[in-house]
Amino acid sequence: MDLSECLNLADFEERAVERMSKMAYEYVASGAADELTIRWNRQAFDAIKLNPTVLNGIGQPDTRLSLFGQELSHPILIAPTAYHKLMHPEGELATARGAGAAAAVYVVSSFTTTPLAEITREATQPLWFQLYVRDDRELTKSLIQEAEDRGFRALCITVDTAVPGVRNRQEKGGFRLPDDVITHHMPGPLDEKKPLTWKDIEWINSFARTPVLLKGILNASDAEKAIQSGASGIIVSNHGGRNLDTVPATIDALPRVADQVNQRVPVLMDGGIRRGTDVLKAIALGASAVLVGKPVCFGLACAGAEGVTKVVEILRTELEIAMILTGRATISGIDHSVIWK
Ligand SMILES: Cc1cc2nc3c(=O)[nH]c(=O)nc-3n(C[C@H](O)[C@H](O)[C@H](O)COP(=O)(O)O)c2cc1C
Ligand SMILES: CC(C)CC(=O)C(=O)O
Repeated sequence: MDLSECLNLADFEERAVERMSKMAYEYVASGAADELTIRWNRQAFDAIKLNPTVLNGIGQPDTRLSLFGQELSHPILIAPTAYHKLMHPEGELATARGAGAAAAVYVVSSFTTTPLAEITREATQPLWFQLYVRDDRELTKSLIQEAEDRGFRALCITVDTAVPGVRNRQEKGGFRLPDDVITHHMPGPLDEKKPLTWKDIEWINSFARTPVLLKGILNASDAEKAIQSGASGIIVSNHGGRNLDTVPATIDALPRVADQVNQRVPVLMDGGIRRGTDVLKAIALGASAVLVGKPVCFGLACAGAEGVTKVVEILRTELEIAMILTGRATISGIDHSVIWK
């Protein structure tokens, strides 16, 4: 399709609806239960106003940052999302190519429909791995080791999905994986009998060779436990509003977590990032970097690798414009004072 029609992230979703099966679209777009949290993720960003600075002499802002010793060109990461072959026939290979062209870290889901070995061959930018801990802890351990051996540079353990949420809309959409869409590294859907606990996090930390981030923390007390259990980083996330409905927007939860963490480890966030100004707001409120989920899925559905690249590039360009207009030459210069109080 003609990508010049897509000027912002909403344009991708509008076009993706027409190109995806109803089942796949509903899977990606839907949230849990009454979808209040998914709505709040957006409304909370919209309610935050920015404080501009004029005549600040900033021409080209510098979006680079260093995270876990990795040098990144910008703070926009691709969130882990499952089943990319539902969205595009080239699946995760297209995502990896698209991420490479946009200089973005791609966090590959445990529910990838392409084997890790093939994704690493395609990638030109750092890959991180998202982990679902399964009842079979030995399988979990060997999956972590495989990802590390293949050069994945960080491990994001998803901790907010002890059970998947009440996904009425996904179910009504008739969600079902086609027979030729295979999750090579996951033995069937999540249906765990042996719940993940803080002890498991300590266990994983005892042998992990890459930084371990916990994805899905929303409050200060869990953030503190994450640090005490040895986590190298925290991702403030409500799973894009897909798990527990009526938990707060992530941009509302972020400042509390950031306060508690007090710079001991990097805090990242996801949920509702649709504009460069959202990236700026998240950084101002304590995030080192952000992840983007649904818009990347829609970019992939619209135009494979090129769609993924363009989604990230639009956000990056919008972030640069927001940095110029708020007078921030660097990412570390984005602080609370960009928010209108
Ligand atoms: C289609 C889809 C699949 C997802 N699959 C996973 C997954 O496999 N593992 C995971 O940790 N999070 C998963 N998530 C959650 C995302 O990583 C992320 O937290 C969320 O999408 C961010 O919100 P946003 O979509 O508003 O950007 C998924 C989200 C979507 C939309
Ligand atoms: C296999 C699913 C649990 C993947 C996921 O995290 C999601 O759909 O939100």
